[in-house]
Amino acid sequence: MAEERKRSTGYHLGSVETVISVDEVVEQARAIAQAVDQADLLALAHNDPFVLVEDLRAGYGQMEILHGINLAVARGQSLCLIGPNGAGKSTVLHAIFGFNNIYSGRILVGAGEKKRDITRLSPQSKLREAGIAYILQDKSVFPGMTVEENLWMGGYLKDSPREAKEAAERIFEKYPRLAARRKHPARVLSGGERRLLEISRALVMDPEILLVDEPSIGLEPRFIDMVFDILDELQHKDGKTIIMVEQNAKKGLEFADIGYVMVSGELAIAGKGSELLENPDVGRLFLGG
Ligand SMILES: Nc1ncnc2c1ncn2[C@@H]1O[C@H](COP(=O)(O)OP(=O)(O)OP(=O)(O)O)[C@@H](O)[C@H]1O
Repeated sequence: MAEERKRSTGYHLGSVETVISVDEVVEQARAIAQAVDQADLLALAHNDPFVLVEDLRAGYGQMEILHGINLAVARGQSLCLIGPNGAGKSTVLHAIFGFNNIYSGRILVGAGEKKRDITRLSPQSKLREAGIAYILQDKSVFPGMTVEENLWMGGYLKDSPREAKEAAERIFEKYPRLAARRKHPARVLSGGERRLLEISRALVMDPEILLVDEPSIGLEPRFIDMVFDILDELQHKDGKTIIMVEQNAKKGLEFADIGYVMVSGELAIAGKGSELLENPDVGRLFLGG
């Protein structure tokens, strides 16, 4: 009986099955939003945003999925979106990168006078001109191509193949683990190595902003830690700004400076990742206890 209810109304929240209904999630998330102190909502992000999304309404075709999203992240910060399946988390990344329809609102990127409205740019221009890269969910490598060929593909927007190859060499210096596999077809890589290749392929264009969709999906636990270590280094050593969607809510909030909880196409709660992790209501609803 309980099983049946779980299937009919339940959500898969991160790695946790719950038996609460959609309406309950929305109602409780709103209540938490009022309780969480948002005054310091990311003072840094809001005082000096590097990526600023303002009142964004977006979706697929005529179907509006995001109903007025606001978010901000400072240069070199990380932000993680969590929430139930279907909340619209990946749609936020798609909208920032230009994969879907934006009906209203703005996306601004850059600091100070270099701030620029990129709302209507194509994904290619976002990658080339605005320094934004989108790292796909699982299974995006070309399995029949070698590791180095996959990296060269990441440089398809470079001015010449030579530049793409030079950039690939810099990646091999950074990640000797990939270099050791350069002539191997990507299909023989382990799950963790494949994820590293997916991230590296995005790095070939040397983006400043990484949109990372579900970095832990489909990975064994030991590889999940490895991938978060790689992202940690990209943020804290290389200064990348990271906006991430993560189904493993605990892992995502542990990693990110800023956490946003999304429900039904709206942002329900925002706060520092560490604060959200400690909030008992967020824990009960989204972290399984
Ligand atoms: N390409 C698409 N075309 C039409 N509808 C889509 C498309 N991609 C997603 N949707 C719809 O948009 C809504 C939000 O999906 P989205 O993938 O953004 O949610 P999510 O919060 O990332 O969920 P999940 O954790 O399951 O990935 C869903 O109802 C989904 O069916």
